[in-house]
Amino acid sequence: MPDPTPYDAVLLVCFGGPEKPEDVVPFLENVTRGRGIPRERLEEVGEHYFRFGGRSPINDLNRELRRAVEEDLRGRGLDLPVFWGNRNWDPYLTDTVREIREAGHRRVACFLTSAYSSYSGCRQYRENLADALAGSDSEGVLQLDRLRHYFNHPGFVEPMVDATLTALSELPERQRNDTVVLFVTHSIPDSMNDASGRHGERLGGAYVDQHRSVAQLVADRVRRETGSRVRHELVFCSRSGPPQVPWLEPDVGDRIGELAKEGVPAVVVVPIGFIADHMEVIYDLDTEAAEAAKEAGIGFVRAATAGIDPRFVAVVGDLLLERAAVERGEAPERPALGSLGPSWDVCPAGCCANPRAQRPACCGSD
Ligand SMILES: CC1=C(CCC(=O)O)c2cc3nc(cc4[nH]c(cc5[nH]c(cc1n2)c(C)c5CCC(=O)O)c(CCC(=O)O)c4C)C(CCC(=O)O)=C3C
Ligand SMILES: [Fe+2]
Repeated sequence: MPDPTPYDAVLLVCFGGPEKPEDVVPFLENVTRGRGIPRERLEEVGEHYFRFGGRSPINDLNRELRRAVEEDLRGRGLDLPVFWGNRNWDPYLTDTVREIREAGHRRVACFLTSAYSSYSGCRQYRENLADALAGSDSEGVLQLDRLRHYFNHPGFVEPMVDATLTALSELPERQRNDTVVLFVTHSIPDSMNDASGRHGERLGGAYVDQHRSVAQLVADRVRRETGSRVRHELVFCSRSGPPQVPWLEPDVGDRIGELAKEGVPAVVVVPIGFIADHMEVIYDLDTEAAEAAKEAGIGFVRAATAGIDPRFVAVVGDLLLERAAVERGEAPERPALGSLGPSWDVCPAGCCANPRAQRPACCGSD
């Protein structure tokens, strides 16, 4: 029987989303408080949610993930409860952390539903955890440990390899060799990338480096398994913020237009930046980018996200057991594909620094 000691609970740490039309504006206010996002952008993003009845898919996806992780743990003889809390919508992390403390748990393994290093996907969640401890009177009683980044964990990469192969197989055979695989992630400000994570001895740039590594891994495997010579690129979606601030480019829709002009017959769009079919995926890719492809007269297939693929679900339990062993002073195997190696358990000082203000954060050495 695997040993989860010292952990007695798991917490899924998520972004959250609206569930009905009345939620949309207050949700957007939560997300963008103090962020300097232009009014027009907010109205535009509000429309994306209203188009889907005011309901984001994200909370239902996280409910499914929670159920699947619990089942996976049970299957291994681990009877730890799996809790779920959000940054921006009900159930809020502060309420969940209070519930965890009141249930008598003391040491919690936290799984962030963001696979990469950035302020949005890492340190901001660590700040949310510090706020939740303080806001629920749990400081000094409960210890929250963040499980390491899993962008290069085989359980995250393998489902993306299969999804890319499946997407390619949906295109007419004569187009496959000349198809371009566009790996897509959320755009962030250049300054946020410059401050993200750690790469070797150097702080910063990890967001793009990690995505490039995943894109290369998946593309190499796809070329090997199909014997085709498909090209691949990393592109971005969901740019926000004022136009004068530089964000990561190129935009997926712009790139699709350019590739069509070059005579590329089709693109496969692989959302490596998202673990499930979030609003960015169903709106920015399935709606907007698909439309761009149609207008440009180029084939378009969007590959599936990891979702509740059993290999991805198992990553939570695998990382929990790995970290538990580390905390007991053992040296477990730490699976990681590609050249970046397994990510750190505890974020180094300055990792994913907040460009605006320094705030208390859990799970780091600062
Ligand atoms: C890196 C990254 C991830 C991936 C990592 C992670 O998962 O955390 C992510 C995820 C998500 N982003 C989401 C939604 C939004 N993000 C926004 C705004 C922003 N995102 C940013 C970055 C990221 N975002 C940034 C730098 C901003 C600018 C404001 C700021 O500096 O914070 C806005 C405001 C409007 C707009 O400007 O678009 C919304 C509504 C949803 C929910 C989707 C659903 O409902 O299914 C999810 C999972
Ligand atoms: Fe970090």
